[in-house]
Amino acid sequence: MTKSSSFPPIYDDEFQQASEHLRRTLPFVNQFKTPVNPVNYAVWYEYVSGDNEALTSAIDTRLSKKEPITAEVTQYLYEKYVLMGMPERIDKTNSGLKLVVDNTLENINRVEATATQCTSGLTQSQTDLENCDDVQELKTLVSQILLNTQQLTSSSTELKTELMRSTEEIIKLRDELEAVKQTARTDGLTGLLNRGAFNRELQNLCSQGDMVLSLALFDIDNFKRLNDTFGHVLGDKVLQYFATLLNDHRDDIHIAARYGGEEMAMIFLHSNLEESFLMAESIRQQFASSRLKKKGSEESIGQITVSVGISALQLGDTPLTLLERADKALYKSKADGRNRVNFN
Ligand SMILES: Nc1nc2c(ncn2[C@@H]2O[C@H](COP(=O)(O)OP(=O)(O)OP(=O)(O)O)[C@@H](O)[C@H]2O)c(=O)[nH]1
Repeated sequence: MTKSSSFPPIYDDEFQQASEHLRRTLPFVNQFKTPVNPVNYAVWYEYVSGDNEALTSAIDTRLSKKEPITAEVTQYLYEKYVLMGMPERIDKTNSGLKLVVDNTLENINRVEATATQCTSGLTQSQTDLENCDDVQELKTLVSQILLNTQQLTSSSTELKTELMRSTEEIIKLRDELEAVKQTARTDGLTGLLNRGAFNRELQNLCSQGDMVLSLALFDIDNFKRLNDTFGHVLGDKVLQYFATLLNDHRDDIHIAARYGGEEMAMIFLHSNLEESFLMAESIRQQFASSRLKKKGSEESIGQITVSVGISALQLGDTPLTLLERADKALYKSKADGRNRVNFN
C-alpha cells in the first residue's frame, strides 16, 4: 500500500516496493516532460502504485483521450486527489469566517456610530428642554427626541437581524469545518478511520498508562490475486464488506481503521489477549464463511480469508512496540498458512 486515503498522505512502502514505483514513474515523467519535483512525482508515484483509485481513473481518462498531462494538470491532480482538496476547503472556510467577522464588526461599528449620534442628539434635547418655555418649541423638541429614539430602535433591530444572519453563517461554517475534520480522519473507501487518525488514537490511549487494550492487525489473504482475477472494483467491494464486519464488532467502544491497502486494524478497548482473540476469531470465521458473489451474477468469487495478528498493551509499550508485536503475529499467521489468528 502506498497511501491510506488520509490527509496529509502517508507513504509506507518498503524500500523495494518504493524503488519499483520509482522505476515505473520515470517513463511517464519522460513522456510528458514534467520536471521531477515533489508534486509531479507524488502524482505519478500514486498512479503507478494503483492505490489511489480516483487519481488513477482521472489519469486513465486523460490518457485514453490522448490529452497531455502538463505540469498544470499534475498540480490540479495533486491538489484534488493527493491532498484530497483539503487546502482549498480549509482556505474557503477560513475566508468565510473572516468575511463573517469583518461584516459583523462593520455592522457593530455602524450601529455604534448611529447610537453615539442619537445619544448626543438626546443630550442636546435634554439641555434644550431645561431652557424651554414655549409650547411650539416643546413640540419640536419632543419630535426630535422621538426621531432619535426611533433611529436607535431601528438600528438595534437592524443589528439583531445582521447578527442572526452571521450566526446562521457561522453555523454553516462550523458544519463545514466539522466535515473537513471528518474527511481528514476518515478513509474514503471504507468509511473507517484512516491510518493517521488511528495512530493518533493509539498514541493517546498508550500514553494513558494503565489502559487495558489489545491491537489487532487484519490483512486480507491473496488480495492481489483477487484483484487480478476479478478486478479492482470488486477488490474495493471486498474491502468495504470487510469494513462492515469490523464495524459490526466495534460495539461502539472499539476503534476500527483502514491501516493500509488491504490491511485493517482494530483497538479492542478494555480487552485482554484472550478476549481480543475471541473477537478476532469471530471476525475471521465470519469473513471466511461469507459467500460473496460478483455483482449482478450468481457466480461466487470463492472463499476469501484474512490473517490476523494481535498484541496486548504491556507496561512500557509505545504504539510502535505494540504495532511491531502485532505485525510479527500477523506475519506468523501468514507464514503458518493464512486464515488464522496469532498473538504475540
Ligand atoms: N482493489 C483494491 N486493491 C488494493 C487497494 N489498496 C491496495 N490494493 C492491492 O492489494 C494488493 C496487496 O497485495 P500484496 O501486498 O502482494 O498481498 P496479498 O496478495 O494480499 O498477499 P498476502 O498478504 O501475502 O496474502 C496489491 O495488489 C494492491 O494493489 C485498494 O484500495 N483497492
